[in-house]
Amino acid sequence: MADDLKKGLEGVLVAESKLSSIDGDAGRLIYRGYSIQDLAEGASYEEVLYLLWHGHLPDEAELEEFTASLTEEREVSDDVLATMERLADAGEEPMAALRTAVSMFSAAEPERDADPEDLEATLRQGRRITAKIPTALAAFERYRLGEDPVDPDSELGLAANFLYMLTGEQPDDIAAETFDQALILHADHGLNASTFTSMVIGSTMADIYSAVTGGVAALSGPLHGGANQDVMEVLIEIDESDLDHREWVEQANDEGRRIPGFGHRVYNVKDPRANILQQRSEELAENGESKWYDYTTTIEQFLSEEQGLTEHGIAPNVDFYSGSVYYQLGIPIDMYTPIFAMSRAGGWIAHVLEYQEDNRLIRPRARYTGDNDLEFVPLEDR
Ligand SMILES: CC(=O)SCCNC(=O)CCNC(=O)[C@H](O)C(C)(C)COP(=O)(O)OP(=O)(O)OC[C@H]1O[C@@H](n2cnc3c(N)ncnc32)[C@H](O)[C@@H]1OP(=O)(O)O
Ligand SMILES: O=C([O-])CC(=O)C(=O)O
Repeated sequence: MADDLKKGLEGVLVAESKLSSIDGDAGRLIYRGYSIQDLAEGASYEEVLYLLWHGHLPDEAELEEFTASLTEEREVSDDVLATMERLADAGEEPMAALRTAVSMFSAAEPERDADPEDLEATLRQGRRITAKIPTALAAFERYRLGEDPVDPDSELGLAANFLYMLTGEQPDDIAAETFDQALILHADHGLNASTFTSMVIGSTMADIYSAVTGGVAALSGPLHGGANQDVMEVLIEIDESDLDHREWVEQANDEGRRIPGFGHRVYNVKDPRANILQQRSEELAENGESKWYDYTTTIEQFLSEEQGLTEHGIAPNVDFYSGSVYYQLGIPIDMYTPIFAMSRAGGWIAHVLEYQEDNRLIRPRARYTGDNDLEFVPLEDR
């Protein structure tokens, strides 16, 4: 057995997958053969979910049936709502509330006793989780505001319905389309840390609720999904500082501070999703406040051209422009990472199912660097 140490599993192939492919040098991302640009422009999040879960783009009848099956699973139990209210009152973080909610959903799962090897049942469970996440998240936000949750609107698609449940108002077309596009862009990305976490859990043949709960936990960290919130917090810090935004970044860079939203384990160039989100941010800026778009583009230009970060393969990732897009849509900053989870749940479920089709327990090794042959001393003699 090879004893090469691959810290962080960097570059290690551990599975075959037909779900998504990333060309980190060309800045290209595809889901099941379709470019992310084409999907973002032409599809809805529901179509992308169908593509990931069923292997092909749905025709009209398939999409109608699939959308209806998601829509009818949106409601969450009174127990979940009561827990969201308690957590909101206790000042819990939305990402932690979501982690709790997903874990709780299983209590109301009608197929709770399904055989773990019945992958059709697992997919139906995954569909229920995906349909319920927006409802639990929006309810948490409403409770935080001291308001009652808003019931899901079955006339609205997943993206528009989430914005509606969050604010109690029907979103305009631009907001609904932008949000739908953001969900598409975040749905899958190879074996990123949260997807791999879900796969490790799934490889033990644990249920999909456990796998998605683990995915939420892994996504929350600032090196992964948590960076989208950090980006917006940095933009606000810049706005409130006495320094001009270029000076602020220069100082942060000199201090060796990492700029959230920059750098990626797989991309050596700008993330293609960042280009699409940048465009959306520009469009939103044209109709509203432009300073956030100005800050992000100037920071990107400065870090790329003057500080040469791009030459070292450190370019904007998906989180760099999503933060300002969500901010421009009026979404609270600490909901950005849960929103990422709301979308990525589709990818986690797809990868767990794909892996379980030909399952092998994931169990790597560590090189032992501890002591050997120590003499045991009984407690009373230590
Ligand atoms: C959805 C997502 O998960 S996308 C990623 C979201 N995370 C962030 O945006 C957080 C900021 N970025 C980072 O911390 C990193 O780029 C990561 C964690 C995403 C990728 O990390 P790794 O592949 O492990 O790269 P690593 O941390 O080894 O960085 C390589 C070099 O680039 C530098 N670097 C990486 N990211 C940044 C950054 N954001 N700002 C400044 N320098 C950076 C590192 O200091 C390191 O330099 P060195 O070789 O001189 O020490
Ligand atoms: O792929 C990764 O390492 C991080 C990730 O989830 C993404 O960029 O969407």
